[in-house]
Amino acid sequence: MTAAIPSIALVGNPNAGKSSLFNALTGARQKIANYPGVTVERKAGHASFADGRPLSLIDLPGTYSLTPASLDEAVTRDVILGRQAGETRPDALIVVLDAANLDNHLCFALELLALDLPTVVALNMVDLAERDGLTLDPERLSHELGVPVVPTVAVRKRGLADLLAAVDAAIRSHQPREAAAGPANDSALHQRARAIARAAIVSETPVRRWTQRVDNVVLHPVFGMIILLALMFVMFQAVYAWAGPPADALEALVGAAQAWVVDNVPQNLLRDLVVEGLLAGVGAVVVFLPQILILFLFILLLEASGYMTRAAFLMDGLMGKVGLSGRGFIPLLSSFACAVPGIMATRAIPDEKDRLTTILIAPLMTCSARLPVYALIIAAFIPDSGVGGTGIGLQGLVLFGLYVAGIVGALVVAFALRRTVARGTGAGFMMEMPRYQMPRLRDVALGLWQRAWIFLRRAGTIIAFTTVILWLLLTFPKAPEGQSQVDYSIAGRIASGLEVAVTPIGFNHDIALALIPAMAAREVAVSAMATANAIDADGDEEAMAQTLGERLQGKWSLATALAFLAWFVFAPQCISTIAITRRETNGWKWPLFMVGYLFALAYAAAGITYWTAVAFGLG
Ligand SMILES: Nc1nc2c(ncn2[C@@H]2O[C@H](COP(=O)(O)OP(=O)(O)OP(=O)(O)O)[C@@H](O)[C@H]2O)c(=O)[nH]1
Ligand SMILES: [Mg+2]
Repeated sequence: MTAAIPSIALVGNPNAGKSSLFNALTGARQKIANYPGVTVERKAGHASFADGRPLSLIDLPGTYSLTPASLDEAVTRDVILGRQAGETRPDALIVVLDAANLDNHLCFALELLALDLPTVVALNMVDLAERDGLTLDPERLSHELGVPVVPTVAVRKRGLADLLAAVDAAIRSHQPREAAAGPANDSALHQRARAIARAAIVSETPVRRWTQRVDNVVLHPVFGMIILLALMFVMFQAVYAWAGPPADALEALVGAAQAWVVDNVPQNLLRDLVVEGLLAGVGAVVVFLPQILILFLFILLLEASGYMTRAAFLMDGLMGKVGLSGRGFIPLLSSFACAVPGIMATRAIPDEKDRLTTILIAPLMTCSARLPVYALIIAAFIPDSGVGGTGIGLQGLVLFGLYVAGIVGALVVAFALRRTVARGTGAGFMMEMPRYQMPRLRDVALGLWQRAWIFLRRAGTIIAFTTVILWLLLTFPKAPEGQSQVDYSIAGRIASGLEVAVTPIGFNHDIALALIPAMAAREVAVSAMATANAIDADGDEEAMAQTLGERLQGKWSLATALAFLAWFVFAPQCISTIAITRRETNGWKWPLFMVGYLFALAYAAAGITYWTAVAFGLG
């Protein structure tokens, strides 16, 4: 023994439960600092053996092997080997293994055992293994590894006394071996690990074996990613492939209602308000209900089947690379419905800067309010055809691209923020993988119903309200005979002012008019254009018979349409998001920063898209 107080290091793969064990063993007796010269957390604490003798514990970052791939891992290795400045070589190791992941975790454990320090294995998370139908034999494992194995449940403080007793005994009885006999190479190591893991299994239910096999593919860094992308891809294809008939039916319904009012109510201001503002404007948004429901049907099914947590696990690595923590996944995922609850959910992120970064990028996740805008423009400007005769719908592909653009944008921004205003690094976190199961029809139906209700309530409140205000601003003052009512109106004149600023990125008067009211809610961009078009078409039979998409098609270039889509990927067109950011960050600084950077990105993205498209002759 090198010190009066033995020092013991907790080592193992990421998420094995080292920190949980460390916390359970040391309680409040811990100190967190950085290793000298590096920004890797050094967590040290005190505990005592059963007879009261003290020991000191070090919690190390998770590592996959002794060949370091990152700074965290380099520090872990240096500490274990006694090369880390300011740290003496530990007197013993507690190798923490996730019982449910034995074959993976045993690889590193075998490497550690070859170091020939006094070692005890904590077979952690046995509760989860049992829940999933896996029973292990610690004795057998101990026999195979040649060191004591103690089953533990760190979060329930189970097995801690046995663990410390085993450590004590291991330090006392340790006899250095002649030569460490570790497996010769990587593949031999894996094989040996797998063989030991198999030997240690007492029983495994078929469900667990099956789950394990599926997970081996679904959680694979390459195949898993391909599957995730493929699922997303299919989802967006379906949005277009399936929404057609119901969307057409809804559109016809809105059209019929308009015609009925026009035929049966004498012309007056109120009738115009109803026809142009409510039916044309709000109706133009409501027709996208089928698309929204198809999207959420997929999300609900993926969630209920147990796949979503796997997707989170896959993304966790990527998020860590840009400095986000895995805890940000759920807030960001819910931001696909709406950034407001997403931003509120960031409260679960303990690190302030980490949380701030997650808040600042949440609006880049494509919320469902963008869908009507995307869907309108895509339906009008992207041909409804297969890509190169493959049967892959081009429209769905573009929609997929817009979602991906938001995600990639968010990752890039997070990367930049974590190196500047919100400096810090990411940290993985561990999620318990739920069982795979058949989604229950009732739950999915209920989820869809809730989504539909949220959407329709928005249409009936904020969207209707904003559209009515806009209708007023578009209707007054009355234009003299022969002049365009839209151009002459208050809203039209404000739009003309704004148009100057957005012409360089290819935007026209229609878009300029929609941008300001769309701050209330993104869908208003659609209702605003529909209302303006209805007012514009007033009396013109042919124009009135056209859908909004057809009208836009006749007026906009493809370059403008694409620029408008690019704008909506980034633009913070949502007052609620800005307000919630103010509330959650206690001040105006960060919401203003967010609005500033997002508008700047939106402007740049729209401009680049427009001029690139023009260069390709699409202007
Ligand atoms: N059910 C159960 N959960 C556990 C157990 N031990 C740890 N956990 C959970 O597993 C997750 C990861 O635990 P940590 O202690 O952070 O793992 P770690 O090994 O320190 O991870 P890194 O520091 O990232 O390498 C946490 O959410 C814990 O609550 C256990 O025995 N049973
Ligand atoms: Mg830890």
